[in-house]
Amino acid sequence: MVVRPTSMTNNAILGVGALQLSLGLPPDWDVRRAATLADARRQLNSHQVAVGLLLVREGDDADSLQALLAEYWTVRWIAVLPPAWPARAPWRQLLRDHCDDYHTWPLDPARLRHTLGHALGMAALRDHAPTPPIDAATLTGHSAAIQRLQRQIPKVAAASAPVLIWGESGSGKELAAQAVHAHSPRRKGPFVPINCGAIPAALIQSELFGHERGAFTGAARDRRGLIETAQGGSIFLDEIGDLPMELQANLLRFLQEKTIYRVGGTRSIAVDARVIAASHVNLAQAVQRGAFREDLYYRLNVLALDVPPLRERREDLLPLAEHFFDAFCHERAPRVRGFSSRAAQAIREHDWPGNVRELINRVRRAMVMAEGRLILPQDLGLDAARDPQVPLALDDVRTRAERDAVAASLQRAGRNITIAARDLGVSRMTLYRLLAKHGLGGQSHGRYTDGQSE
Ligand SMILES: Nc1ncnc2c1ncn2[C@@H]1O[C@H](COP(=O)(O)OP(=O)(O)OP(=O)(O)O)[C@@H](O)[C@H]1O
Repeated sequence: MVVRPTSMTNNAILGVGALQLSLGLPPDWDVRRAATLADARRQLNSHQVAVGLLLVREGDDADSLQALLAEYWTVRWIAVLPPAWPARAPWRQLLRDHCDDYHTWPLDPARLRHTLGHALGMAALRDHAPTPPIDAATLTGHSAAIQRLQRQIPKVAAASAPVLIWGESGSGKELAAQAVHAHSPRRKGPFVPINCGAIPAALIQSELFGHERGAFTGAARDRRGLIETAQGGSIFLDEIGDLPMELQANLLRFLQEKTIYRVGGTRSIAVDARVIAASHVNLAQAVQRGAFREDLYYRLNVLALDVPPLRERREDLLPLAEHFFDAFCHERAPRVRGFSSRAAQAIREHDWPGNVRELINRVRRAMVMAEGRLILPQDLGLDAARDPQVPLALDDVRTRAERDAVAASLQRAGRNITIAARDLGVSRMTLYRLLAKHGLGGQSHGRYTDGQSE
C-alpha cells in the first residue's frame, strides 16, 4: 500500500503485506500495495518512498523483513504485527532498530492514520536527500575556499609542471592531489602516493629510486622504485619537508632531467611521472633554516594549491558530516538515522584541529556507538563544555564571534588581506594581529595576498 498526499511530490508511503485494508485514508493520499518482498523492492527502487507500512502476519519471516528495512533505511517504517510479537527477540529488534512506530492487530484505523500522517510530516522535514555515489577524488564542500580549489584543480591538472599543495594535517591534501591526477591527461596512469615522513631514512632512497641486484646486503634482485612505478601517471610526495637532504638532490635531478638512477645502478632510466608534492610545514621557512634545498623548493613551487583548515571553512562542516554519514552508512548501528540538531551545533562549534580526518573519525565512531536514532554531541565526543545548560562566558562568546568574523571575511575576500581588512573596518596591521591571535594563518606560506587582487 502506498499513501501519498498529492501535495508531496516524490514522497510515497509503501505498504508491504498481502492484505486488503480499508483504512479510510484521505482521498488525496496515493495508496499502493506490495504483496511480496520482491514487489516491495521493485517499488522502492522505482519510487522515492518516504514511509513504509509493514503489515506482518503469521508465517512472516523476521530476518528477510529486517534485511528489507536495513536496505531501505531512509524510509520511515511503521509495522503492524500480532499482539504478542513485539516481545519476541527478532521482532523486538526489528522494531527497535528499523521502525519509527508500531501497532498490533486488530488495527485501529484512526490511530494508524494518525501515525502515518505523523511519519509523512516528519519525512517531509528530512533536509538531505541521499547523496549520489561517492567519487574518490571529489572534494565535498560549499565554502568559497573549496569552490576556489575546485576551480583551480582542472587548470592545474591540465598543465604538466610540478604542483605543491599546502595544508594542515588531515585537511585534504592527498584528496586534492588525487583530484589533480584524476582531471589530468595522465588519469589513466597510476597515482602513486608516498609519505616521505613515514619511510625509514635508511630505506627511503631504494624505496623511491629502486635498486640493482647486489647494491647492498639483501638486494637479491633488481627492484623498481616507487617513482618508476608512477610511469605515465603521477607521484604524490606527501610531507616532502621530511625528505633527507641527499635525496632532495636526487629528486631535483629527476625533476630537471626526468631520469633516475637506481641505487647501485649506473644506467639512467627515463621516467615520465608528474610530481605532486605536499607539506604541512612552511617550506619557505625550512629553506631559510637550511633544512630544505632552495633550488628544489622553487622547482616544486610552480603551481601552488592551498587547502585551508576546516575551522576556516565552517560552512563545509555539516555537508562533510552528512557526506561521511552516507559514505559509511553500511557501518552504522541500524537504528541510527542522522544527526540531532545539538550534534550539528556541536560540529559547527568545534575547532577541528585534526581537520577532515578528525571529522571522519568522530562521525564513524558516533554512527557505531550512538544509542538513539539521532547522533548526539556525546556520541561525537563533543559534549564537554557544550552543554546548553552551561552558558559560555561573554568573553568566550566574543572571542568566538571575532574569530568567525575574521575567517568568514577572509574567505569572502579570497584571502586578500587588504580587502578583508576594509570589509571588517580595521587596519591591515590589526587584521594581521587578529590572524595571529586566532591562529588563522600563522605558519602558512603564501596563504594570504596583500594586494588588491588575488
Ligand atoms: N573536501 C573533502 N571532501 C571529502 N573528503 C575529504 C575532503 N577533504 C578531506 N577528505 C577526506 O579526509 C581524509 C583526510 O584527507 P587527506 O588524506 O587528503 O588529508 P592530508 O591533508 O593529505 O592529510 P596528511 O597530511 O595527514 O596526510 C581522507 O579520507 C579524505 O578523503
